[in-house]
Order: sequence, then C-alpha cells, then structure tokens
Amino acid sequence: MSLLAFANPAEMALSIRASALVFEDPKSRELLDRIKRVAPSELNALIIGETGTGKELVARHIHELSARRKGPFLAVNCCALSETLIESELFGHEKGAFTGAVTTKQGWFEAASGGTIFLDEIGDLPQSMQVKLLRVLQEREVVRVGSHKATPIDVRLIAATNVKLEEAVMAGRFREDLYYRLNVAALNLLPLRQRTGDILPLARHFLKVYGQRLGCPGTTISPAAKQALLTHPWPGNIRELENVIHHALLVARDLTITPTDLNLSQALSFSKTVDSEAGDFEKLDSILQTLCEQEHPDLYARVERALLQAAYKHTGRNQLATARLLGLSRHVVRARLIQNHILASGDAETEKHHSPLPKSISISPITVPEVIPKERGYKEIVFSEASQECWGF
Ligand SMILES: Nc1ncnc2c1ncn2[C@@H]1O[C@H](COP(=O)(O)OP(=O)(O)OP(=O)(O)O)[C@@H](O)[C@H]1O
Repeated sequence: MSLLAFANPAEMALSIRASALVFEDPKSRELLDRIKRVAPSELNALIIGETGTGKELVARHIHELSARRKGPFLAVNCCALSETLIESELFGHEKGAFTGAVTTKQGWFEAASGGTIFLDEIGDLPQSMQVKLLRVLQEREVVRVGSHKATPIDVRLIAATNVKLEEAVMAGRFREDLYYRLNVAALNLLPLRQRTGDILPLARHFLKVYGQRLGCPGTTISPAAKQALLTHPWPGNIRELENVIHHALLVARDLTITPTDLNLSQALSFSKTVDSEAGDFEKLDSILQTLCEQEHPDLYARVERALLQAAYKHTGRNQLATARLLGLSRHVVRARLIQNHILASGDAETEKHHSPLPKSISISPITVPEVIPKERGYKEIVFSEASQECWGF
C-alpha cells in the first residue's frame, strides 16, 4: 500500500473526506441517527466497539458534523504512549521539567483547542492519568508538567474503548467518576458479524476505493464470493474486510472477484492455528519475564524483539494476526513493533513508522502544516491510506 506525503493541505482534505461512512444495516442506521443527534451537542462521547469496527472513523464523523469542524481533530492512542510520557504528551511540559525536556512543549489538549480530541483505548490509561484527565474535564484547563499555571482549554473529548469499561470499573482498574464523565453519550458499534447488512455495501465501497487506486475500476464480486463474504465471521471487523477486498483486487485475474481471490478459508484456518499457539507464547512470555527479572534485565527486551520479529514474519507481516498469535491487542503489537524498529520504511503492507514514539495523529487537514510540524517539531507528515492516519516524523 502506498504512502503519500501531503505537501498541500487541500490534497489531504480531499483524501480524508473520501473516507465515507457506510452504514446500511438497519442497526447501523439507528446508530447513525444517534450519531447525528449527538454530534452537534458539546457532549463528551464514548464509542464502544471491537477493534476495526470504525470507532475512529465515527469520531471523525462526529467532529465533521459539529460546530468544531473547522478546528483540529487529534486522535491519540492511549496504549501507544508509555506511562512516563503520556502526561507530557497530553498536557505538555515546561522546559527543564524533566531530563530531556529541552524546550517548552504544548500538549495534545492544547493543540486540539477549538476542535476535538479522540482518545482511543481509554481503558489503557494508567490510573494516575485517569485522575488528571478527570480534573481536566471538570476544570476545563490543563497544567503542563513542571508548571503551576493552568491554561484554559476549549476541547471536546471523544473516547473509545474495545473493552467493557463497566467491568474495568468493577475490577477497580478504571475510575468510576471518570467513567460517568466520559459515558455521557455512549455509541455502541456492533461487530460486523452482527450487522451483516453492512457487509456487501462496505465491500462495494472498498472495491470502488481500491479499484480506482489500483487501476481496475468496475471490478465486481461473483455471487459465490458474495455468499462467502456474508458467511465469514469477520473477527477483525471492517479493517479485515477492507484488507480482504484490497488483497482480492491485487490477485484477481479479471474484473470479477471469486471466492478464491478472497482467501477467506486461509484466514479462518490461520486464526484457528494461532488460537492454539497463543497459549504457548503466553507461557513462554511469563517464564522469560521471571528469568530476566532475576538474571539479565536487558535479555527480556532482546527476546521480546526476537519473538515479535518471528511472529510478525510468521503472520506474513499482519499486525492483527501477530496480535492474536501473541495474545496482545493490535495496538500494543503495533506500538511494540514501532518501539523495536521492526516496521521498516517502504514496507508495502504497513505504515511508515520511524518516529521513536508512535504518535498516531489524525489531523483535521487545515491544521496539519500550521500546527503539527511547527508545534511538535515534526519535519514531515505522512498520510497512510491504509489506516487513514497521519504519522509525524
Ligand atoms: N462504516 C464504515 N464505512 C467505511 N469504512 C469504514 C467504516 N467503518 C470502518 N471503516 C474503515 O475500516 C478501517 C478501520 O476503522 P477504524 O480505524 O475507525 O476502526 P477502530 O474501531 O478505530 O479500530 P481500532 O480499535 O483498531 O483502533 C478504517 O480503514 C476505516 O476507514
């Protein structure tokens, strides 16, 4: 999949707006009505759904339908940031606040002023940060690390989770008061297998998008392939469907996609194999941790890298499958692949990840060249067609 570096914001605007929301199943249409009602309000929203169900796309849609549409839309993946850095990333820091803080830096909340901030995987937010986030939401101001001065912020928060936050609250892992603050407007995105009326419209949508990009517009899906799409369980949801269609267009011999082009049986048998292998990896992981804690603290990092490399190679460089194989979430895998510099530049399947920190920022087009490179010190912004995300380097 190609990467485009957008020199010009208008070009990126077009690309981002092209990511239309396809909602045809009656259950999805109900949700769309709710989204349209929630969007113009200033309410915080909580989007709940399995990985790949479209949480970020819905958050972006809410932003576009709100009065804040001209402001920035910043998407931050909570689990891609290490616990030590998350506070300064979200709220900024003063020069000299800690080793390495060589300049004063604005945090994401300030950068999103006048717009929307999307906190993905909110359930992974460390407890210490949950208290601080609650304070920010209550007081509507942030205090940079190393400062005593509060800066007012004008930001709408949309959070997302793929775990049941109620259970995390019951287990004491997530603050109840923060949960109620976030859960003002809850939007449940059903897994694709529970809204089968979306499958073929989405397949047609991706066929059109990728068909044009790959120079084979007008490609259709055979009746048998449609049937296969309708009966597949889609554990990776819409992201998986998108990848399947993209792949099918690459391998199809003519302008009709057949069941063989979809390669769904391989995906299923593979997911069964990895289910049984995951247990072994978990066992190995825990033995290694104990061993390394006792003997060689740096050995664990080396072994983790080797494991990640092996799993990533074994799965044909598929992040979701690697996550399943290792018993981790896709975001954790992605973050660790980046930290370990395993995602190489020019990799055809993945985004380009050179930043030492995975800064997953999806940005409202207008603000990209003005806010991000200048304020965040990025030299280059790269837009990934695959994930519809921008990456700063
Ligand atoms: N209703 C939809 N219509 C069109 N495309 C969609 C829809 N929902 C999701 N997609 C596409 O599917 C892919 C995954 O969506 P997205 O990243 O928003 O999911 P997510 O739930 O945020 O995933 P994760 O939990 O892994 O972060 C994206 O390429 C997105 O554009």
